[in-house]
Amino acid sequence: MIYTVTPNPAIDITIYIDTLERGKVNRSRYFLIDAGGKGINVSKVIKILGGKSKVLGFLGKENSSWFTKYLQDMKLDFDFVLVEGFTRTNIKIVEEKDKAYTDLNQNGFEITEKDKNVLLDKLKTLANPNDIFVLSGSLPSGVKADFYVEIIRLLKRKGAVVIFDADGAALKYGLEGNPDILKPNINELQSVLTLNEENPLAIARSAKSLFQKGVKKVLVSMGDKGAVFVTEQISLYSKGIPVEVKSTAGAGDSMVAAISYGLSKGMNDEEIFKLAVACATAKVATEGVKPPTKKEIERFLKKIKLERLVM
Ligand SMILES: Nc1ncnc2c1ncn2[C@@H]1O[C@H](COP(=O)(O)OP(=O)(O)OP(=O)(O)O)[C@@H](O)[C@H]1O
Ligand SMILES: O=P(O)(O)OC[C@@]1(O)O[C@H](CO)[C@@H](O)[C@@H]1O
Repeated sequence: MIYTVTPNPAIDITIYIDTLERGKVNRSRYFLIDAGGKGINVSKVIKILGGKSKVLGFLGKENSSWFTKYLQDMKLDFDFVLVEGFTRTNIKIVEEKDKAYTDLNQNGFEITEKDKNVLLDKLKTLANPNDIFVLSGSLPSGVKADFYVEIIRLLKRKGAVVIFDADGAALKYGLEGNPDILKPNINELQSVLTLNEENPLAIARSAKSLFQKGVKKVLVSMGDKGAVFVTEQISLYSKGIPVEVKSTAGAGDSMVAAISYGLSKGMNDEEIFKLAVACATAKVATEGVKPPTKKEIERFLKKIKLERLVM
């Protein structure tokens, strides 16, 4: 079973505008609204791929009904810990003329010690050997930066496979829990490692140094420059696929969806990586924080050529 854990979900409002002018009244051309947060986006794409997952995490009581209806309409299975307050609203600004993509993300609700323990108990009850757990996104207020370490250790004791995608202090601390698979973007990788060059071979070498921490696979995404995937067996690079960008939000999450779905289906590293790049490219070509269609993913899958990196 695949579980996605989103401690800090978000209502994502994507605003389409020609050019944003600071300090002025700006009027959008149109906007889209989606239930988001990294793990939730992962579950959306797993569903499109034909897989099954369960959405876990915290959710604010005050605006939970809109959020859960969105997930029900998508036929996603969920089991949130409801907490006091509102789930945050994150603003994604797409400047169509300037091709600039800006995120304004809020902190989110405040978690109590009790909320935290309810989630930990739930994870303890659900986790079984070989289950796949995706831990993704920022941490809300009220939990310490090492919360992910606690979760990763608990899940690994249960024999589950942990895929981890976070940034800042949550990423630095989380690494201490020895997650199995990481999906940093290039900036996140640079925040935990010394990496002066940005060519695929240097990135692969640097990512491989994380194997000393017990990590077994690392997928480093580099926006339109593509991605590098290193595992104990192989190092691969894919160029970015030219695409008309509608929204970059959730591109990395689509890669995590492909990794977890691919693992659950016993795909090999090359198949997983190709699917990851196809899902991410198809997401970028999709508006708002909506999952791409299966047809789009299959269309891009045909265009991907992997390069083996000789270490
Ligand atoms: N402008 C783009 N053109 C083509 N492909 C893109 C573009 N932006 C992203 N991608 C694809 O999406 C993948 C993930 O993008 P990125 O590196 O921005 O992830 P991220 O920072 O984790 O994203 P997010 O946190 O918004 O989910 C890239 O490796 C690439 O395959
Ligand atoms: O603030 P975080 O938790 O780091 O990121 C949250 C977020 O930007 O991630 C998703 C895109 O990856 C969006 O659905 C959501 O708004």
